[in-house]
Amino acid sequence: MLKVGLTGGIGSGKSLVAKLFSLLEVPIYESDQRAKWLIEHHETIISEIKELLGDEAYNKEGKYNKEFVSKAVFQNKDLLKKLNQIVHPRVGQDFEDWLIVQNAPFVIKEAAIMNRNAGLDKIIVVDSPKELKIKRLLIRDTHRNLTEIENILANQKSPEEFLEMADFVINNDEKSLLIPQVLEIYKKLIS
Ligand SMILES: CC(C)(COP(=O)(O)OP(=O)(O)OC[C@H]1O[C@@H](n2cnc3c(N)ncnc32)[C@H](O)[C@@H]1O)[C@@H](O)C(=O)NCCC(=O)NCCS
Ligand SMILES: Nc1ncnc2c1ncn2[C@@H]1O[C@H](COP(=O)(O)OP(=O)(O)OP(=O)(O)O)[C@@H](O)[C@H]1O
Repeated sequence: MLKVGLTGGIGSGKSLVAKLFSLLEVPIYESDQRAKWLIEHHETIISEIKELLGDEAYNKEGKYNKEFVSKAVFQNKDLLKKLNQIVHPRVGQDFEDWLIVQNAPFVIKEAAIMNRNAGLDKIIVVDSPKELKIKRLLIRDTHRNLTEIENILANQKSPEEFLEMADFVINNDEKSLLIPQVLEIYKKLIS
């Protein structure tokens, strides 16, 4: 079974593209969602995050305080790196466990953080102009202001770095249609 990565910066349209692949019955592993689930349920992760960021990282009911953590780590590369070191190995293991029960010609791992050497067979990059990403995020993420969005973008790979690792690029500039691009990649991956 081929393991295919789907990546791109915040607001590039990864989740939308993942939905299109899921309509073709491709199993999708959503790293962000799984990471958040693990962050709220994995005892070791919980204690390591509290040690790194303080008890404020969770509220009294044990829910992850995303706003607090987001503000802390997207302004501090060192903290972000340490948070990644706590979360990513466990997400990697969770992905391997998930893979065991999948049955399809290929699966997709959707994630904003991806490397060429992460054990994936192919990588799809969703590419969008910066102004469009920002416009979409100001509409979707009403809890974030422009500075917060720019901080997140600054802590992710640059568009050039994303494109460098691509086997396939999906252009989501709202001029090129997405469905034909997804179908073309799908046909190549199943053949
Ligand atoms: C930082 C957190 C609290 C922000 O949560 P929030 O709900 O406000 O935003 P959201 O999850 O939608 O993330 C915003 C954008 O940043 C991206 N992002 C998330 N974590 C990271 C990271 N470690 N490095 C770079 N980009 C990231 C997301 O993919 C998205 O594009 C949360 O994303 C988190 O705990 N991240 C650490 C876990 C992680 O690395 N997840 C990514 C996949 S493994
Ligand atoms: N081609 C498009 N036309 C119209 N709206 C779009 C298009 N692409 C994405 N959007 C919208 O832009 C927003 C961001 O897209 P999406 O959530 O898929 O991005 P993402 O890359 O998964 O972001 P994140 O990294 O934050 O999870 C969503 O509200 C989505 O519906």
